[in-house]
Amino acid sequence: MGTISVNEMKTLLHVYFIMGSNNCYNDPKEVLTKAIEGGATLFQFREKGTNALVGKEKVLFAKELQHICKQYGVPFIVNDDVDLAIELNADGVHIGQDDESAGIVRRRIGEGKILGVSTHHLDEVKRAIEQGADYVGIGPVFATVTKEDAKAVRGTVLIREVREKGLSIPIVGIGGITEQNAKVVMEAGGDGVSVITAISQAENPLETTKRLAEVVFLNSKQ
Ligand SMILES: Cc1ncsc1CCOP(=O)(O)O
Ligand SMILES: C=C1C=NC(C)=NC1=N
Ligand SMILES: [Mg+2]
Repeated sequence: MGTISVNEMKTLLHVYFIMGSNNCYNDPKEVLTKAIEGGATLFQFREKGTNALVGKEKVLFAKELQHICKQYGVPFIVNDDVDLAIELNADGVHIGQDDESAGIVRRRIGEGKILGVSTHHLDEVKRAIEQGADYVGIGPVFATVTKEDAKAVRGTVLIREVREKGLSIPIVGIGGITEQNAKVVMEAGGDGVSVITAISQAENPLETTKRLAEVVFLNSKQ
């Protein structure tokens, strides 16, 4: 655990928008602004997959989105790229099982930054907690087309398992989440939902985020 409290982390996870340049048809800066105005509580810059930006273009794009987050006071998290997170003095990083170990990343970013880890099984959750994660992402909960190498869809089995073991680690569900199914994630014991397509490709990102936030708050356990 870093210095952020469990309760503060759980609040930030309520509506966790994740996006990269290849997730949007419209201007990503516009989409991010609307998502935040609609109630997004945390943002993750996730620039990967087909046609993802690299090098200087990626850094400049990240800085543009970080600037928007700063204007609204929404923490800015960088996916995978720990060097970029440190270069930008981002508010935290999110890493997967195939990235550097959480223990090493925690030492590199320091205690004051947010560290999130993707997990797919109980042992991965326990290891993430031991190595200093502030939250875990659990998914894919529902079918997703966004992550090209997504693991098997597991529904809310692991979320329930973690809570049945009495582990209070902040949990965000991910994978195919929409306003129609977000309730399921919260009822299983999730603290929030992370979403790419449902917001980044929404007709009206502000209204969609607002509706998603309503579902999350109505079903929040705290
Ligand atoms: C990054 C990631 N990890 C598991 S599923 C997924 C993609 C989620 O995207 P979407 O919300 O569009 O299904
Ligand atoms: C794979 C992921 C799982 N969970 C979260 C929150 N972000 C990710 N990029
Ligand atoms: Mg990764």
